[in-house]
Amino acid sequence: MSTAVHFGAGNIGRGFIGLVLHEAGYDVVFVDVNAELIRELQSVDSYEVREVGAHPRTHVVDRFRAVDSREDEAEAIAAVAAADIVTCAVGPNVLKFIAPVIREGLRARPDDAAPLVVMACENAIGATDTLAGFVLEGAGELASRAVFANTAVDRIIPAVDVQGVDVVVEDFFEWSIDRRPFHGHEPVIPAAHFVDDLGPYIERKLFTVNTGHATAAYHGYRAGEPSIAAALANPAVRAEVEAALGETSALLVEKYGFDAAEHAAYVARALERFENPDLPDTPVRIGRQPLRKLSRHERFIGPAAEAAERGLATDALTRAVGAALAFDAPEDPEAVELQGLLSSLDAAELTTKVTGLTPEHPLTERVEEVVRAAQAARPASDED
Ligand SMILES: NC(=O)C1=CN([C@@H]2O[C@H](COP(=O)(O)OP(=O)(O)OC[C@H]3O[C@@H](n4cnc5c(N)ncnc54)[C@H](O)[C@@H]3O)[C@@H](O)[C@H]2O)C=CC1
Ligand SMILES: O=P(O)(O)OC[C@H]1O[C@](O)(CO)[C@@H](O)[C@@H]1O
Repeated sequence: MSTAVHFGAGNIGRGFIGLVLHEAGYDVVFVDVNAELIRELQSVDSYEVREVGAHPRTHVVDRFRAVDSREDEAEAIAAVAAADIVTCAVGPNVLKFIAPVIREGLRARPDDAAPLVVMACENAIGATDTLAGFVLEGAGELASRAVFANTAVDRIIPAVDVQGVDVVVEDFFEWSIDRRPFHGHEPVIPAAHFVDDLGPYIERKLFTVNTGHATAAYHGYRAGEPSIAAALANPAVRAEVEAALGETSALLVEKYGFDAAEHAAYVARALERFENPDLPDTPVRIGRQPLRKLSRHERFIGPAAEAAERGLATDALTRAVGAALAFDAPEDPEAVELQGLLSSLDAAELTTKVTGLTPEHPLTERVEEVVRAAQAARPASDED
């Protein structure tokens, strides 16, 4: 029996990647550091993935086990050593923490074992390359024991409170995997699609689905909307989302030669997905970790910088950056840190530190303007 080890038994782990690998015939080993979640997974023989939307469907995942890598790192390492595939959905900022377990798992593999397939499933460009860097740090000799392939993952899974470990997911998913590293020997995962060039897929997803979702979240949060659906029903917020996606569409169509009508349909589908009435989602979840989302190669500055370099419009994207700067959700550590930076740095310092834009970049002046506006709009407080 083939085995897949998946790091991150959260929404994507259980509701998307773990399910797809299970249905591809793999026994799945979930590895997580959330002891309560692992205990819950260990206490059941199966869990349900409930697709909601126009085509509701329920899947049962029943061939898995769960390992707490904080409690029992040796078992996690042994699982990697015996696995055919390793995947992860832990968050881009967490890759460096799972790398040592994968490294020691590689080291423990029999010398004649087939190379381990390693695929990160994160909302980030080149996430598997980033993971490979951490795994092979000081262990370059292990490189021949693994095949690292970048992927793009797309399924909206809010943290809906369902009982136990069942997951509610949208009735759409897309898992695109770069086939090139496999040299014709890609793993058999029927529901995934292997592509020769992942670039267009990951940028189309990140700069359409993630940019649109996050624009709705930040403008919606600032407008006081309680859900993403309510935000998109707010005409002013919707206009901002459509304008931002108009700018990323112009970039993607020019950069990759996408058919404009086809891409417009992809954008329209994304907006429908955001509005899914069966999938209550919130600005706070979609806007989580604003410092990550405002960073240089992420869903706002990434496309806006390239659009500015091409002389394309960026006003809506920079207005979305302004809305993101007002995201002060107290339960989000990065939102709290961002508010601290807004009060302690001047516009030029904050722009450089948060967005990674150089002072001479064609986008920088416009971003500094929205930073100054955000700083002026902040409520005066004692410590300021
Ligand atoms: N939720 C969604 O709709 C989508 C999420 N993604 C991406 O998937 C990734 C995960 O997102 P979610 O599943 O929503 O998050 P989540 O918070 O539901 O799951 C992340 C899991 O990783 C675990 N984790 C944290 N540190 C760990 C470590 N050192 N070792 C093992 N596990 C660890 C957490 O305990 C948690 O269970 C993120 O990169 C996200 O951007 C991508 C597409 C859609
Ligand atoms: O998971 P991130 O990168 O924090 O982004 C938030 C959301 O963006 C999406 O991937 C798509 O909009 C969501 O499904 C995801 O939860």
